[in-house]
Amino acid sequence: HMLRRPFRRLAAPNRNSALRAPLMCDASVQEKRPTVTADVIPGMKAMSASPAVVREVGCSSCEAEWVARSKDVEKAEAERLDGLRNSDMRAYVAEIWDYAQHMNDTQRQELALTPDMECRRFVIDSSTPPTPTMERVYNSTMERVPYEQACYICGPEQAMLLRTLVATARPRQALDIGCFTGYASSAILDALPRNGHLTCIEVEPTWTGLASELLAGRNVEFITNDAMATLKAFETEGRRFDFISLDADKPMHGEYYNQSLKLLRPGGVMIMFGMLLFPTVEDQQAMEVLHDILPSDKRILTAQLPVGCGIQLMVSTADVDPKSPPLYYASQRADGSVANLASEPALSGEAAEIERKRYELELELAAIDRLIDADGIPLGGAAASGPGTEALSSAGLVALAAARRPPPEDQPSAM
Ligand SMILES: C[S@@+](CC[C@H](N)C(=O)[O-])C[C@H]1O[C@@H](n2cnc3c(N)ncnc32)[C@H](O)[C@@H]1O
Repeated sequence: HMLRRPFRRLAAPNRNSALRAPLMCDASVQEKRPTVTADVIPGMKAMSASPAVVREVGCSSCEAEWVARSKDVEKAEAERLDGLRNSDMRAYVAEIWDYAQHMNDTQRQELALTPDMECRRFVIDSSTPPTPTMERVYNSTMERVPYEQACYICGPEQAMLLRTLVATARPRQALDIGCFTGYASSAILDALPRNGHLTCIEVEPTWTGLASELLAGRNVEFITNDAMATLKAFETEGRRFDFISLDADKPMHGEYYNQSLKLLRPGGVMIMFGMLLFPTVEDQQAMEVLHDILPSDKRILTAQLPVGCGIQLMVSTADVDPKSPPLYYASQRADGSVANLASEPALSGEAAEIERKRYELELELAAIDRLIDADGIPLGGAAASGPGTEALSSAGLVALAAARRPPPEDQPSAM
């Protein structure tokens, strides 16, 4: 039934590395990118082409409206192919032959992933059921956002996976880039440790408006701004995250990935959505560059999970690969002012070594924090302040170590 899906055909992309877009943010490269938009289903515009709309509570379901419409499209295509087979078998075979010849890697993957509803239901039913919050965010999006945009929500099976990964990583500070109406965010929140905090970035105020309505009262902050500008500001402010979920405008994912890696603690987890299914040609080209680059990027360990639109699971190797040591930057200048890390040169020599140690200490503090949280001891985290938290600062740890050292008179006297 794949043939009934009238999505745009693409020539197989040239995998010559000279054609790869560089990963660093470069405005001139951005301009040269093609701005083709594929009609995945005729009449369905790319998300950015439709105005963001949230309907009133209780309006007739946008999802039901769309399902009826897409069924009409499927039916028309099935009838066209049946008609062609009956009237001109040669043309019918030629069309199928031509289709198979022009399938590229992505379409082959899509063929492999074409949703088998029974299997998908089984996968969802084999996962811990969604909480009422997750259900509310998903259903409200489907009911109140026109389906052309609502369908950009991540699949329930992806949300279950995300929630389980968060429960494994136990992050103190989590970041959701491109949060849309907050469905993936609700999955992260449901697995976050009690003292954990989630920051969400989304460029479209209509979506952050709905997300903050649906997740009111939870430990989450919504930032309505462009992702790149926000990630750069975080770097300058010295903000760090233990878990990052990336699901925004795919042509920028390479740049977001690079920038997010600077914010990820050593050993931190990053996941990227949209690795295998692409609504536009632009998205496909950008993600295929990442297919080539991520497996050999020494800054991460990674594996791809063919769940939903495809998830890349990455763990920062910043503290485990001596052959490609991470670069360290001063977060403060000698005069005490806050350094602009984006334009600062990397540290070298003793200064880099001190910064590396500080970074490692931060990692250990985050681990201690998670352990304390898992044991249910009501102490704040490395990111928190107030009574009881001083032992979790690096100065506090030094003080603790000093306090535990036996007093001088108990030490054996030097001979
Ligand atoms: C595929 S949707 C994310 C779906 C979301 N993860 C969920 O589970 O519901 C991508 C989102 O990225 C947002 N986006 C696009 N360009 C952006 C940018 N430059 N900065 C921040 N967000 C952006 C879009 O508005 C959209 O809401």
